[in-house]
Amino acid sequence: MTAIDVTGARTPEAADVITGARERIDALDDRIIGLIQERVAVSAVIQEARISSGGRRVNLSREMDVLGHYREALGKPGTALAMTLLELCRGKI
Ligand SMILES: O=C(O)C(=O)C[C@]1(C(=O)O)C=C[C@@H](O)C=C1
Repeated sequence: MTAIDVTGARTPEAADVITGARERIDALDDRIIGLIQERVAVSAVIQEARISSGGRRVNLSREMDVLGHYREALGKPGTALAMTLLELCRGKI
């Protein structure tokens, strides 16, 4: 397959732009995934400290703050993203 086929572009120039931008997106996605993995690890530290002190895994008032933070920054889809992040960090509730 040519670069044009793979990108859906109609000209070689557009295919070059898309190929370069996709490389940047792949690098950004790698960094985002790394940050998510770091968030999961930090969240686990919090949850373990709370549980071993006799508390519960989940803290809903803090989750409301996290959801609000993402919604303010990213709008309604930010809420969905934060819910997915919270599920990755503490499992399904
Ligand atoms: O901040 C906390 O108390 C956490 O446990 C972290 C965290 C999170 O990943 O943001 C995870 C579970 C809680 O329900 C609330 C928030």
